Amino acid sequence: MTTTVPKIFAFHEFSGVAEAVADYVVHAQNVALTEKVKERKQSTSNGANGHGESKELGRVNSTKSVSSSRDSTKKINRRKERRFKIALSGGSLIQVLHEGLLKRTDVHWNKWDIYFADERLVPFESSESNYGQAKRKILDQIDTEKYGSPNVYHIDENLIDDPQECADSYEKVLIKGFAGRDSVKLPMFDLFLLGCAPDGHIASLFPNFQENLREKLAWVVPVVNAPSGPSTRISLTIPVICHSHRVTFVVEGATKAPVIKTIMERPEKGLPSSIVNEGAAGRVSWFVDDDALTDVFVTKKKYKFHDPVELHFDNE
Ligand SMILES: O=C(O)[C@H](O)[C@@H](O)[C@H](O)[C@H](O)COP(=O)(O)O
Repeated sequence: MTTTVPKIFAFHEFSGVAEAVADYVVHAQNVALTEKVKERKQSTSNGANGHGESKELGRVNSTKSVSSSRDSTKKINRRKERRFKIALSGGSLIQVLHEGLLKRTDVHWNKWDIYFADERLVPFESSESNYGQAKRKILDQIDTEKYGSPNVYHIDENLIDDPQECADSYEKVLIKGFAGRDSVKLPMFDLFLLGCAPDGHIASLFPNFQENLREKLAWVVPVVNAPSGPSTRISLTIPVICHSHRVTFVVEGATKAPVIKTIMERPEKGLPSSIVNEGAAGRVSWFVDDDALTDVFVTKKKYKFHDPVELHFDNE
């Protein structure tokens, strides 16, 4: 068992969760998009390690210091465009993002590569489709004239009758997006957003689906006979999730309190959510409302909103 305790941000109200999650997502975006600038600054100043929470960010990219850092930003951007790579789960998370993100003016949507943590194998027009829901509730509502459009990587809808084919095809999409399997053993998302169901499943990794939970090589697995919702699905695997720079759980409502208690107090039960909570230790945060923490004995933290940051890019 790990001794690293995850950060658990607790909120009285659901709306508090949505706003804080949006702020955290934007912060992760800003860190990802300025990483090269940071590295350069750090290499000249003999600074600290690369990714993660960074005080450097505010210093390098605050409105005040933009002009001084712009030259180095330009050189770096010409070399390789940075993208913010995020994985989204389905379920209530989509509504949380809808409420929190769409009203923000500092989301650089045109720099986002959006993937899905899992997908239910139903037509996109179905209310059960994770991509379909994300499209209707978020993607279609972005003011693209102002902010541009993200790249969105979803499953091939033509393959929903063949879970294995669909998983293989989505894995190829990931391989392409993350520079090829030979050069990267695992894709590395800047941010992996997860919900958690009352049974402890995350993405479409269900308790007792041992083969999927033990998968070490595949990035994407087929799921058949899922115990809830659409029975055929595909899911990104535990090693992929745990390899992310940040793994964030967003959970709300009293129906989730028992599972949160199990995850936090009985990790040995080996729920998929516990495996990730342990496996990504040090990079995990939870955004949870008070209802979902009823009778759960954990140290709660107050979420501190980040100062606004203004990013400038060559091509804007
Ligand atoms: O496609 C899926 O089934 C989701 O990705 C799934 O893992 C979801 O995140 C949880 O079931 C929690 O969903 P709720 O937040 O709606 O309870």
